[in-house]
Amino acid sequence: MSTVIKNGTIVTADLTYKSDVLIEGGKIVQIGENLKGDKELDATGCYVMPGGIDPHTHLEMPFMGTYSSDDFESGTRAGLAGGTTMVVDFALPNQGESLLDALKRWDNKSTRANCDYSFHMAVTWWGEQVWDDMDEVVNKRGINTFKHFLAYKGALMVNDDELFHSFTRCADLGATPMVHAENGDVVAELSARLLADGNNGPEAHAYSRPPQVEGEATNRAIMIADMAGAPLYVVHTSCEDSHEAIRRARMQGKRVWGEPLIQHLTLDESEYFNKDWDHAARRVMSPPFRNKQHQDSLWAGLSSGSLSVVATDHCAFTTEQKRSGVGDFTKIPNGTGGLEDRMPMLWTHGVNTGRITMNEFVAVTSTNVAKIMNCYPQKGAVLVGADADLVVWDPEKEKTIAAEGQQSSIDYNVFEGKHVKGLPRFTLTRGQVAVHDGEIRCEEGHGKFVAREPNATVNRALTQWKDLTQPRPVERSGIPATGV
Ligand SMILES: NC(=O)NCCC(=O)O
Ligand SMILES: [Zn+2]
Ligand SMILES: [Zn+2]
Repeated sequence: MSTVIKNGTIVTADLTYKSDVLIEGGKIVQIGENLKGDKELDATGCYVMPGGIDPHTHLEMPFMGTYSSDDFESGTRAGLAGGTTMVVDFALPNQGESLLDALKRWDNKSTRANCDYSFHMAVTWWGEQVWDDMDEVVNKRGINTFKHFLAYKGALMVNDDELFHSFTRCADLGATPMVHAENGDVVAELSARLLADGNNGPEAHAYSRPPQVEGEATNRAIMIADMAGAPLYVVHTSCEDSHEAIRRARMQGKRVWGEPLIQHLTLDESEYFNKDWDHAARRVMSPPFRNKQHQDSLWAGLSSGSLSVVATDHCAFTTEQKRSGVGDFTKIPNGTGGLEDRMPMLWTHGVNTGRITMNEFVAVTSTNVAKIMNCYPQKGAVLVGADADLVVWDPEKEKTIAAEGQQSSIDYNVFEGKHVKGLPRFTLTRGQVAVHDGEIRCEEGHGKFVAREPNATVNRALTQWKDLTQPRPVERSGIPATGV
């Protein structure tokens, strides 16, 4: 049974052209004029683009004494509703737990996924077992990215010697380290001082994590990665201080990528000053929302290419869960949702305003992610042979975002009331129509794990350069005898 998408304009990261797309067996089999298929999807007036890839989600994540509310079923359903056809989630080992045991838990949760997915592995502690497991994770389990938290002291945080060991191991294995870059020691100190001064509301969460803690940690991670000979992916880049470090590193030829979130691009710190405790607490995430200058810096980074992808860090907690932090902001579960809204919000605030082009939209929501994560062109492409993960995007379709009727399981939406123009007419996951003109037709369990090989081109280039420039003993003749 074949499907043809007719009368649309294909938009990729570098091309825009009119053509039909024929799909069979979950793959794109032909691109051309006047194609025929068993089933037709009319894309008149629409753009046919690679489905979104969200490189940063936390579905059913155990965190701060609870679990994030969206699991792989509701989370991927939300993604598909908004044009996202693949998510990359983080497997998180407990302290002392083997990476492979953590992976088992994530394998079990992900069987309910409605779209394809992959995993990053987190390094939350260091020891010989982690060093050993990393090899199997990379070479047998199809995971080539390792996440490190420089924040969450006493829980997920790792220190600098652990970071250097793990980055070095990543370099040797051809994997890419990732960092949550905030200085966890300083955050812990500032939090304690704020609480002691009676600052216990959600706004104090933002006060405890100023841009400097992010700028410092980003710089530190970049330098450590450089010394280890590894590339670096910086998650949720929220401010100029961190962006500046990334921009500078890239200008120096370092292989560093920055990932702003749709939340940081479109929501600002004034949300925390809302008189309604619930409103402010629902927006508590790390790093916190910033001011307009930081937002402008992130937008400039997307159009200039110093920032590479837009993610969500989807980690959704209900109002009830957020309320566990009443009287102590450090107990408010950190995280916000965004999977359903990333693509429409970025299109509306990016493409419709002229801040980014349609092709840049495709690059930052899909193609760049697939390239960095090394699953391109299976994903992130409209090419013959690629998976038919596609979104037929209607630039005239509009809605006002509301929690009522959303796919996410939580009881609010941080983008509530925002008007968006640009939404999926159809979303296809490996050729199967999951969204049909606003109607959700997902199939639980349809999603498959996407294995990602190590040694992407960037890793290979870095290894070659490191070999060429490594410290070598100087060959000498006539070395003076000692003790004379
Ligand atoms: N970002 C956030 O506040 N929660 C999810 C965990 C993380 O990415 O730090
Ligand atoms: Zn994080
Ligand atoms: Zn995260």
